[in-house]
Parts: sequence; C-alpha cells; structure tokens
Amino acid sequence: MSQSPPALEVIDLTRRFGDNTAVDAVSFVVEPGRMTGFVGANGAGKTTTMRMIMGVLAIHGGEVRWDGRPITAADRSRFGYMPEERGLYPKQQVLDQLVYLGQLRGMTRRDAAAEATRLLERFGLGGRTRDKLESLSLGNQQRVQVAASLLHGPAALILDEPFSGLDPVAVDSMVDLLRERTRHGVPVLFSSHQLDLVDRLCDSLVILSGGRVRAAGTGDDLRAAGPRRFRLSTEPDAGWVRGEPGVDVVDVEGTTAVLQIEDDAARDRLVRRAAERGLTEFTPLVPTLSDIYREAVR
Ligand SMILES: Nc1ncnc2c1ncn2[C@@H]1O[C@H](COP(=O)(O)OP(=O)(O)OP(=O)(O)O)[C@@H](O)[C@H]1O
Repeated sequence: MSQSPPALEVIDLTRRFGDNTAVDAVSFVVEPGRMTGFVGANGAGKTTTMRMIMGVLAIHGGEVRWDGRPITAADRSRFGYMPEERGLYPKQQVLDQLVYLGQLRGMTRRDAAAEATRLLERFGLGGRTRDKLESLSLGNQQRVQVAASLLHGPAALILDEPFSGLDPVAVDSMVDLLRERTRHGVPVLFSSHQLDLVDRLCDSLVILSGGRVRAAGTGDDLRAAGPRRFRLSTEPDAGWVRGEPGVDVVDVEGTTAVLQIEDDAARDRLVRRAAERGLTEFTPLVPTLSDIYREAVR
C-alpha cells in the first residue's frame, strides 16, 4: 500500500455488446477524497463502465487499477456499490436487511446494527427501521440503498444515479454523508443526468458520450478550456457582427449579440470595429456546465 490514500484508475476500458462498442477506450482517474461526477446521456456507457469497475461485467480491453496496481476481488469487496438495478428485498424490514448486508461484508451483527441505525437516523429514517422496504416512498428506498453502500466503511464508492428521485433536502443530506467519506480520502464516483446538481456537488467530472470520454477535469478546468463567449451590444443594432472574421455568432437579438470568438486577435479586431459602431457592452460569459456539456458531446 502506498502512503497516500489510494486512487481508482480506469485505463482504456473497453466493452462491446455484439457490434456495439458501448465503452470505447475510456480512461479517467477518481482521485482520493474527491467526488467525481460521471455524466452523459442515456446509453453513453456510464453503467457499463461502473459494472466493469466493480467486476460484475467482463472487461474486453484495458484495465482498472486501485492503489497503483491491477484491482483485485478483495479490493472490490471493500468498495461500496450502488448498482443501477437496486438490489434490496422489498418485503424485508429495512434494518434487518442492512444488518444482513453488513454481515455479508464481514461486520459483526452488533456493529452492522449500530452503523445501520446511525445511517438511517442521518437520513431521517430512524422511525422506519422495522418497516418493510416496499412501504417506503421511492426516495426513502433510495436512501436505504445508499445506506447499504456506506455501511461497511467502504474504501471507495461507486454510485449509479444515487440522487435520482430525491428531493433537494434529501440530496443535501446525502451529499453531507458522502463529503464525510471524501474527507477521509475515499474516492467517490457517481453518475447523474442532473448537470446543475453535478456542477454543485462534484470536485471533478468526466463527460461521456457514445462510449468515449469527451472532457474531464474540475469544473474550473473545463470552464477555462470551454468556449470563449462574449456578450456585445452596439447601437443601433448588432446584426453587423455576422461575417466578422474569427467570430461565430451564437445569437443576435436587437442591439445585443452572443459571440464565440476564436482568439485574442479576432477579439481585438472585433472590439475596434464595435467601437466605431457605438459599443455599449462587451462582457466575457463564463460557460455553464450545460454549455460545456453540449460543446463536449456535439
Ligand atoms: N447487457 C447488455 N446487452 C446489450 N447491450 C447493452 C447491455 N448493457 C448495456 N448495453 C448497451 O451499451 C450502451 C451503454 O449503456 P449504459 O447502460 O452503460 O449507458 P448509461 O450511460 O448508463 O445510460 P443510462 O443513463 O440510460 O443508464 C447502450 O447502447 C446499451 O444499449
């Protein structure tokens, strides 16, 4: 084992289903102590990648590494995994179910019961421990699923859509719990369709499309490398910007245009031309994660 907490590395990971290459040479790192958001449209390959990381689906190419070496079954047994197909028993009582799972993960009955009770209380489910899972709302069932993945103090967390169907308060309490784990150096990989949520929660993100990584890094890295857009206003109208060299017109409405500009030279030329036409505003626009995402998967 190395001194620093371990990272999870995915290198050139590949999986085919017949002729369809669902995951195509995907590489990224989930750093210790970081929440890494895994985003992509339906069918992008997120679940398939997570299944290969967890060893529940055979790998056709590339590898998964943990702590600087090829991952083993023993490593994976120390991970917390929330699969897309939620694996709990609807007819079993919530607490019994968590205790059973904790014991499967090598905990004593007593430790599993104590930790399960603590987690359920954290999720506001302290009064529901004796209820059958199926009697809980879907959002609360989801919380129990996440509790199941956290129970044994996992070394890493792989969570497939952990926030889907949760209300904002439930999201916040789950994020608090996950942050507690990252503070102890645990790497967390979670998939999501909700870009605004990912932008708020994650330290790093990986954007997947058509089985390939289209962009990866921190939100700030991706914003800095994102499209250079500006808002420009001139009187009486801004239509003249069409056809300016090095300038891609995203939108023009009346006196205001949103522009994507190739480089500094094109920007300086444009500003000079605008000054001759009554420039009233020229502001850089910070791209949102949605802009970056759209650009990355285009
Ligand atoms: N067991 C399977 N058999 C055949 N094709 C599969 C199988 N599992 C996944 N695929 C295909 O692999 C591709 C990636 O699917 P995957 O479920 O990994 O995407 P995803 O990004 O998780 O999507 P979603 O957000 O909808 O869950 C899709 O084209 C899907 O149809």
